[in-house]
Amino acid sequence: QLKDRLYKCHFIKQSKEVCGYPLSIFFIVVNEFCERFSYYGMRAVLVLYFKYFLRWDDDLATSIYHTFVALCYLTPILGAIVADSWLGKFKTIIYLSIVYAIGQVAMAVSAIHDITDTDRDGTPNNMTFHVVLSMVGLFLIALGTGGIKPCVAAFGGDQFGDHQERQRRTFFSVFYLCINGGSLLSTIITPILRAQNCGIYSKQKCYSLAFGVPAALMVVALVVFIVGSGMYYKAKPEGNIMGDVCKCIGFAISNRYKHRSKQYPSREHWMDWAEDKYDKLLIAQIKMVLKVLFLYIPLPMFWTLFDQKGSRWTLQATTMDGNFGAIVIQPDQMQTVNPILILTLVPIMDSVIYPLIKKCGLNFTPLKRMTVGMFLAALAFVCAAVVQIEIDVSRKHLTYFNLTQFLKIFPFLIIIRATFFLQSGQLSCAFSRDFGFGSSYTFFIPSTLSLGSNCQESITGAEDIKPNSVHMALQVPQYFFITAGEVMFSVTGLEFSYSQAPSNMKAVLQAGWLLTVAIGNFIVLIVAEVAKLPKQWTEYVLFASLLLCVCIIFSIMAYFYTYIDPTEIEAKFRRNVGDDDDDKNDKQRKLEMEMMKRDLDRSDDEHYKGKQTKM
Ligand SMILES: CC(C)C[C@H](NC(=O)CN)C(=O)O
Repeated sequence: QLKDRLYKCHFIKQSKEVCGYPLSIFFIVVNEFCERFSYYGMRAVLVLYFKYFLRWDDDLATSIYHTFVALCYLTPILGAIVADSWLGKFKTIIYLSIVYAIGQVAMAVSAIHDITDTDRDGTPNNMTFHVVLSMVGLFLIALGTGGIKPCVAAFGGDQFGDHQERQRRTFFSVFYLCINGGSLLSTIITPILRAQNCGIYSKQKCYSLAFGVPAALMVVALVVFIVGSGMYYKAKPEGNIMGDVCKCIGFAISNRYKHRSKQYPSREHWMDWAEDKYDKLLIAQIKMVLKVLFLYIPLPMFWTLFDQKGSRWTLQATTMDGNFGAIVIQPDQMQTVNPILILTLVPIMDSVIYPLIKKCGLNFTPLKRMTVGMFLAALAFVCAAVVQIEIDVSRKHLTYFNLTQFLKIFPFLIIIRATFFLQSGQLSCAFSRDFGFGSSYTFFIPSTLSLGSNCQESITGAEDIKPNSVHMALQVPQYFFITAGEVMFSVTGLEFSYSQAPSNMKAVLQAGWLLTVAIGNFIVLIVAEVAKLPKQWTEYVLFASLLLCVCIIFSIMAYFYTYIDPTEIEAKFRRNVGDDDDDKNDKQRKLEMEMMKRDLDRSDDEHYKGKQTKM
């Protein structure tokens, strides 16, 4: 460890810097931007791909969507284990990025309807092919995106020396902004691509392009990361820390069980039963981690609500009017409101709101912020329920109108003007109609119609589905509350997990934090399946109430939590161990340090000489 630290100091001293930041982190930040573009771009159109391309119903689409998201946040544990105990972060990122890119390509191919459209009617004839290929694609993406998730941020952090703490903090903020910058751009672009018509034999909505561009961005992310290769500090794998933790906990439990009889004196903490075999420092570190993990128990409920932006809320938007005057917003584009608000709210919170609260003399601790974040998310779902009620009322009466009569009643809903051509041999006639957003019509063409004459008046239409009359702008309050909740909950939670974790278990706690996202997505599936509520708004109210209950439980748990300084605790343990065999170890350590410094100086000279000969 000492040798590694010396090597790192030496490496960082030698590496190129721009404005006090190692040049290598620019490649990492750009890589994250492209990777998040790829992930969120694909995710933005996913639920609509299930519904309109694979022809699944809303419930199945929602279930598979959340299973996928859950899988994306389960795999970080796998990535952390592989990186820490076997390949190291650099190689893990490279290999899993390749898997990820293959998955994105599979998704793009699965969305080409022409592949199986043998009768060329615009719909695939072998749906099984498309379903299987897209499921394989999603599995590879989940493995890739989740696997690299705990590695990329930590790998970025590794590039800074101990003296660059301020720069490291700025790096993490920029990193979070890059996540949301990538997500913002892709959530605008991929729905536009999806709305295009494309195809070889027949034109259909272009899901293949909407998945193809994220696939290309993932390849760009990989290339950018590889280009920076020579500049990175690559820490060696530290051994399977997760394995050590599990073994130590297992031993403590079995040892406690073996000594369950009253004749053995009890110990202060059940983990102390591991002292017979394991290092006191490791036990202290595990205790710190367990304390935080216990606090994590109620957290998945936040993600249960948060991640429904991409499923239920997008489906809700499909029943709303997206006409914003100058532009028409696609339902899946409404998700961009989240990253837009993140990019504005994070700086506002950090530089105005939090300092103001501090000035008022209030101690707005991380756990208090997280509690408020949960409350805001519950409020967002109350807003979603109110909007849903509005939509339900507006869509209650499915009536059949004469088109002209309908247009007289709802002239303000007209947004799309389409022209149809009827042709028979050389004769043709055209008629135009205006349509409301989300509406559906049947036209009656009289058998007596003579082509060549004006058919505008002769053709009548019946409205099958009324145009969406509730405006998508009404979703903005729910997006505002959920994003404000995210800033308070997620940004604070990330920081909290890092600050309360022992030095060698930062990655473990990051994986634990991401696990709460995975569990949250599984809860959506369970609640939606078990509750099976007939009205969507009641489901929103149910989720809001559940989060409110969890929020109360969390605030009680948080009240009893005492903040710790892991570095101080670790130093205390190291000092205690040091006191026992001080002299012998001190001499040994000094000797080792001297030898290593000499080694490094020598290798440095050789490296320098090598450069001179090459020149
Ligand atoms: C904390 C999320 C699970 C992770 C983060 N998402 C956002 O910032 C969305 N606004 C991400 O890494 O994607």
